Amino acid sequence: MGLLQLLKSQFLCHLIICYVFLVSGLIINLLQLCTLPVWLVSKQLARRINIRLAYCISSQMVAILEWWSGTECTLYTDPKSYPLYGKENAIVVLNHAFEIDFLCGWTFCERFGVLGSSKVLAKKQLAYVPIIGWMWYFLEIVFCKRKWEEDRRTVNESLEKLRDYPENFWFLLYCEGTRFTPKKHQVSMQVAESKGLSKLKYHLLPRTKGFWVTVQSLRGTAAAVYDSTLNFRNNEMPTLLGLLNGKKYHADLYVRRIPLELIPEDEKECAEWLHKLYQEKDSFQEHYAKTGRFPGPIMSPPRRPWSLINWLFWSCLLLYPLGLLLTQLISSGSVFTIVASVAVCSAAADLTPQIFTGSSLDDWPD
Ligand SMILES: CC/C=C\C/C=C\C/C=C\C/C=C\C/C=C\C/C=C\CCC(=O)SCCNC(=O)CCNC(=O)[C@H](O)C(C)(C)COP(=O)(O)OP(=O)(O)OC[C@H]1O[C@@H](n2cnc3c(N)ncnc32)[C@H](O)[C@@H]1OP(=O)(O)O
Ligand SMILES: CCCCCCCC/C=C\CCCCCCCC(=O)OC[C@@H](O)COP(=O)(O)O
Repeated sequence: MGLLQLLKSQFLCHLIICYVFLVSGLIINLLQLCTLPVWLVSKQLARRINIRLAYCISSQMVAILEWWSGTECTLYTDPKSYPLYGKENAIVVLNHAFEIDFLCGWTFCERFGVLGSSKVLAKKQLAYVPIIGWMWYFLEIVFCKRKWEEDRRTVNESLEKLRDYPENFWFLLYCEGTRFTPKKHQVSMQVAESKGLSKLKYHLLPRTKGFWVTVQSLRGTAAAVYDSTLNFRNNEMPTLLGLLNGKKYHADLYVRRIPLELIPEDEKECAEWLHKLYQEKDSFQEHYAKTGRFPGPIMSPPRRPWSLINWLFWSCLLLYPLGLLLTQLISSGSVFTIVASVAVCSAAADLTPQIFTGSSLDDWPD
């Protein structure tokens, strides 16, 4: 193990990274709160400010993936569609099997210049997660309770509000509704069987209602659906903790641009269309399992310096006062203060793995 790799695996480094993320995140949440009066004067200006503030938070996580871990992201796509990415609103349909799939999504958003404005249909519980959840409130993220009777109206209303959004955005939809596990897959395939639907090997049965309401609500606003299929080289199952330890992964993303006009308006036909799409996605994963690559040419966008610059800016800003505090702490000579500080750090040490495994996020009660 090289010296740099050894440094990246040190707990002290992780603590410093978390400190910068948490403190900058809370400062940005506070700044977002201060934009509330601006909404009353100019909604579009408030939205543009919030897009930039959100970028300051999400790009820190992207920087961990791109610059700290050096993870590579390869895009397989049609060269004719490539120039449109980032230049239009789109609905992104992505498989949900990896702990860091959202972060790979964010990384592509960053490379195509839509990170600050990107959106997702997220479970309601995530709205209460400090920093990310609070940031999402100001980004007009769409939340669902996974109770169709309620979601039907609220999801539609939230999406309608995005019609006059001032910047291009990608709206991410995990149609599987939950992250893939062998157990969930088994149950899902029983449902498929009972409904007379073809079985899937690499995906859960897609939930069709959210997709239908999204497509209908964003007609005239979004130009296309980006059917996106993600996998990692060497059968790796990457984790946030792995990234933090500086482990380098290699993500492959296959994207097909499907104009929105090609998607049926009728609910039943739209559901059938989505089931067929997932059959195709399954065949792409089969191709990947056999050949180690997706079909089609590679058109990888390079990483940009902005996520690193933003991260260095917040680190410099926040590590200076921390350094001053530590100097004062040590020079105070108070045993009680030093012991209390060590106790706080130990508590943080216990919590960090839980945050990074993401298990605490998935296990929130419904
Ligand atoms: C160029 C580069 C391109 C791309 C780059 C990639 C991406 C970048 C883009 C953007 C990034 C932006 C942000 C990312 C950041 C973070 C994201 C993080 C987290 C979010 C993750 C989540 O929160 S996922 C969970 C929430 N989302 C969803 O659930 C969406 C899918 N769900 C739906 O659509 C649902 O329909 C619903 C939520 C709208 C309503 O749910 P409900 O359960 O009430 O209704 P359903 O119709 O779905 O369910 C009832 C029917 O389902 C049948 N059933 C029962 N059991 C199962 C089962 N196990 N599997 C399948 N189906 C089942 C049941 O029989 C009912 O059937 P009926 O026939 O009676 O309808
Ligand atoms: C600069 C780096 C510092 C990093 C510190 C960041 C710690 C991480 C904090 C917040 C990340 C929040 C990202 C939210 C995305 C979580 C994905 C998720 O939770 O998907 C839920 C989905 O599966 C469905 O779940 P279940 O069906 O309920 O199971």
